[in-house]
Amino acid sequence: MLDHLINVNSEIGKLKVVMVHRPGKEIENFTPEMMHRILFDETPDLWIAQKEHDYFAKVLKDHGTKVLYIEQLAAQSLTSPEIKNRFLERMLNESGYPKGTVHDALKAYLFPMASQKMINTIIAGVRKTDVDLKPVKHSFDDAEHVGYPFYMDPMPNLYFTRDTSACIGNGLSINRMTFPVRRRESLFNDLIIKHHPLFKSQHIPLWRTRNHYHTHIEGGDEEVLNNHVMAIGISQRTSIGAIKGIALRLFKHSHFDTILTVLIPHNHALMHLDTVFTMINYDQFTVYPGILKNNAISTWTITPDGKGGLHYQYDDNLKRALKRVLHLDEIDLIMTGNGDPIVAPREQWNDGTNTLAIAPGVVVTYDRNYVSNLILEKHGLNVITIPSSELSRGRGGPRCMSCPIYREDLKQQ
Ligand SMILES: NC(=O)NCCC[C@H](N)C(=O)O
Repeated sequence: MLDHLINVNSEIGKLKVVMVHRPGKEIENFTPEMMHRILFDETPDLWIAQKEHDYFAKVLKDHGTKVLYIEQLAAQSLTSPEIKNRFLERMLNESGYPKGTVHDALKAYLFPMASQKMINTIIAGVRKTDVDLKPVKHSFDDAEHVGYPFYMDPMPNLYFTRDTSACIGNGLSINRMTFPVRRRESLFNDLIIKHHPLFKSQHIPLWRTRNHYHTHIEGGDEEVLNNHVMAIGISQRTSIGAIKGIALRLFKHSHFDTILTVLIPHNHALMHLDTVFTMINYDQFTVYPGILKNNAISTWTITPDGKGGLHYQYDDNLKRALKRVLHLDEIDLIMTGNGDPIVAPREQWNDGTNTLAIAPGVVVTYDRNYVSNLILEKHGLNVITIPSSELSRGRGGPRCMSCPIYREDLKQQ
């Protein structure tokens, strides 16, 4: 049915195929002490989170979107014992066990499992008590980790499928994540793109791979505004070096010729551009007012300099910069929480700015952000709400929980 498997030339074109992850045991397989490191602020109720996520998936399906699950795609990609072996070796290596007795015990535990069980077990995390390995008393090698319950940490952030990769045009950026706790997640994206029967024969251009050790970018900062313009956040998770790298590749090998970069505060609550700014219609955006100081924010528009390098244009007015790059006379910036100094930060904290457009002017949002939702409706948006008491505890909203793979191209670009 589709000319390309991957086709994302906007943030708002009708969403036809999306990749998500249904939260599993990993979101309850941690202690409060681990929370800060694993980028959670609370311990969610798994059963309710799953019900909420199923509702989210149903909303998408009811609106004509094919919903793919990353955990299933990953298992389906293990099409031979060699591929399974290679994948497991990489996973063990990046979990801290390139070789040795723990490596061997984990391999003996995981490899014989059926593919789906192995993937689910890796995502959920492997506790020391799961594995048949007697600890060596007073072992020097283990001294550092005595008392720590896991051999392999859980991956509770995997349901934010937005971040580990980003589909841009007909290609993909596979991301090296900033914090160690999320780094192994993109091994699944790498596996799927190389070995899943649907993807492997497609010659999908990779705008960026995960083999970058000094620069990083995450999908929450990568927004495709139209078929030649992107917005990228300069954030806690996305560095200048990564933006330059992806800009050079896109300008050389794709139809993208403009990147509007936006400098946002580097902190946990505003970790990605899409926690403070999303596109929801041809000329409408959500914005968290806390990022604007006297209405100003630093932006640089990057374009090719005509000599194989990059040209930067600074502007401290977001609206003006958007109008210029999108060739629009007017832009409607809709303030989270209607700009109220108490409501806006509260609703932003629960991802009131993080909307997922499933068609121009049609957005999925969390129901708890009722002030922001009402203001979106007043601005003419069709707002579809989903329950969010537990999903929101991981600090991500509907955009974060979705990796669009195919959007219908817009008639007007
Ligand atoms: N795009 C997004 O903003 N994703 C949300 C990621 C939340 C997750 N707990 C993290 O800190 O990475």
